Amino acid sequence: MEDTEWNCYHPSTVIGLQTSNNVNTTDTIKEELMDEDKGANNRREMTNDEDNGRNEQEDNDVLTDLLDETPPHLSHRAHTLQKTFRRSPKLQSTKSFPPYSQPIGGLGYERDSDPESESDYETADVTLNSSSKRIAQDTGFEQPDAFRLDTWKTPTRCSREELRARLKRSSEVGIKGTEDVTCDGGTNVDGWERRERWIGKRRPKETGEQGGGEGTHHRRETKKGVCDQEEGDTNGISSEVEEEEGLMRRRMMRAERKTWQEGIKDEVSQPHPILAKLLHSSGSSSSSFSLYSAESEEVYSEGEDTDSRLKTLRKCFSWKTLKTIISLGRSSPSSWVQLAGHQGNFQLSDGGEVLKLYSETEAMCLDNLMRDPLRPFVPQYHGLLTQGEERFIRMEDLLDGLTRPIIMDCKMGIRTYQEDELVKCRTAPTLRSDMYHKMLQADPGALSAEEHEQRGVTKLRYLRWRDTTSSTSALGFRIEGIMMENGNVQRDFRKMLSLVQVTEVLLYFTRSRLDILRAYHCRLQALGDALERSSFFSSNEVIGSSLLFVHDYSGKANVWMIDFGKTTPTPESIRIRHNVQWTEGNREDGYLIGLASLTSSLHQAITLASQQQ
Ligand SMILES: O=P(O)(O)O[C@H]1[C@H](O)[C@@H](OP(=O)(O)O)[C@H](OP(=O)(O)O)[C@@H](OP(=O)(O)O)[C@H]1O
Ligand SMILES: Nc1ncnc2c1ncn2[C@@H]1O[C@H](COP(=O)(O)OP(=O)(O)O)[C@@H](O)[C@H]1O
Repeated sequence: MEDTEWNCYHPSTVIGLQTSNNVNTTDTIKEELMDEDKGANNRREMTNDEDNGRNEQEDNDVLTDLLDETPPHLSHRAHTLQKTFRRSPKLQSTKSFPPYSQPIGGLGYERDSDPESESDYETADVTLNSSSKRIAQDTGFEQPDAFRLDTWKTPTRCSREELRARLKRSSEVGIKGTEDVTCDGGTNVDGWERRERWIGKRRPKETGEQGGGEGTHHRRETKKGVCDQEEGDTNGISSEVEEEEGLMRRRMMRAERKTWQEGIKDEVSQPHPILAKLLHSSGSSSSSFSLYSAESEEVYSEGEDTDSRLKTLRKCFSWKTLKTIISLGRSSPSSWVQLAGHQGNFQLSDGGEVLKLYSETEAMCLDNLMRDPLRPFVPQYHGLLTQGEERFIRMEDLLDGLTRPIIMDCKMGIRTYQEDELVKCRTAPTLRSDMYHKMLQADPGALSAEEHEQRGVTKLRYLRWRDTTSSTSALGFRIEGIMMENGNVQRDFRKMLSLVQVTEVLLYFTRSRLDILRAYHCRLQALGDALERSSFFSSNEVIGSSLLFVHDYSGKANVWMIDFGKTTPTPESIRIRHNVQWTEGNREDGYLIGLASLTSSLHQAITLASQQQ
């Protein structure tokens, strides 16, 4: 029927560099690329007089605002400034996790938006679809411009030739890759073929232009490490032209993402009104530009209240410091976003790979998955990287190729704790005050008198509480977070307990776009097929793993399996079915229960969206 007609997933189709007939070369994009061309070392310097003049003016404005105002809380402008001060997250081996209302991290949002930069965008060929309008009418909310599809702007792009020329120049000054690569032997598997990254219909403009020899899609640029050399061969991405195109595409996307960030920086962080109604939550749970962002913790000390943070800000930032920080912020090369998970676990390599703090369990899983039918559904694993004393898993950036990505993280399964946790709890229970405080903040009534007295709960108690008070136990998955195209992050989905509520969230997340919904639905069905064939799946207990839904305005969409930190092999004697209830010892995770719920919710969303159109 509708879904089967939607022929959206062609693993054999090769998608290439997407260029547009009406591409406009803008000064902004040129500047970005020129900046990149200056090389990593030069990035930290302002080399151009004109830039200096303009930046000084902007910096002056920011400083004046800061010094003149004495608000009881940080103003919107100060928020913007704070974003300007953001530095790339430092890697920490400790795992800390902010409460639901806080964002995790990302390496982007470096700059203030410039209202005039509007001229650097061309209006996207998307209009607010009628279903979104209908929802807005039904709920009685007027959609703010920031959430309207017809106000989306698409950044203009450099022509292919121009990028090629720039690339040539940049390669003359040298592009830093990951050089100190160590690679475990099992990483390289035969036939790492190019694969389809995006499902769903392309906008005709893009599809039309992919033709001919330009239809090759590349995942990443060539680097110098052993692993890269081998991967280059096995991937079949060996010709110079192909490498060059891959590099160009990556750089173009970075430039686009940066341009996008400029456009969204000044938007006020607030939840979408429809979602806010659904969640019964205030704007405070929307957090992309929150004072308490992961990045802000690097600037302010813990426990400082807003007032004193402002004072500290004034005291600490001399004019010189301010200028330096702004210039550092400007030159950060990437906009990778971490929606959920452990703060400080991720970095982005210069080559655009996602580096995740090493975990033997996860590395082993990814390695095995490269030889499994599930391989097209997980980020490509590129081996390990050792940097000083730290070790990372190198994997494909699943946001690569997306402009203004819209992301949803769904944690799969009917439980998020391993059976070991029960054993630990019985044999050596440890009280966690951080988890007690998270519970206290969310629902003080959920804590017993004893727990209040102890001011601590065991991890098992906390994780169980999370599972039973979210849709995890009932539906087999929960939404961990959503980031919309304006960078707005929503993480408080604890009240999304029923399929109907989840469907509402899906409609919001996709703005009721049928092409996106169908693409997701189709991908989930394909995933279901692959899971059936997967020996990895039948022999592993999959706990705490997520499905990462990613799409953008152009209609690119995909779903990926991520996070295998708590996925462990089961003994031969236990074969997990993944679709039955858990009892201690059977190791069942309920992954397929979650997949069925999600698929069904997407189906509902498609039906509703079709009716509304
Ligand atoms: O999401 P919230 O409610 O904050 O709780 C988190 C998640 O359950 C993490 O699981 P996951 O990794 O599946 O997201 C878990 O990490 P692990 O169980 O992986 O360690 C954290 O435990 P601690 O890392 O012990 O804090 C716990 O604090
Ligand atoms: N390969 C990837 N590409 C893009 N984003 C990723 C990738 N892996 C993880 N992320 C981002 O990081 C977040 C946390 O990832 P996850 O692996 O679940 O971390 P943790 O193990 O700390 O829970 C995800 O929600 C997603 O936003």
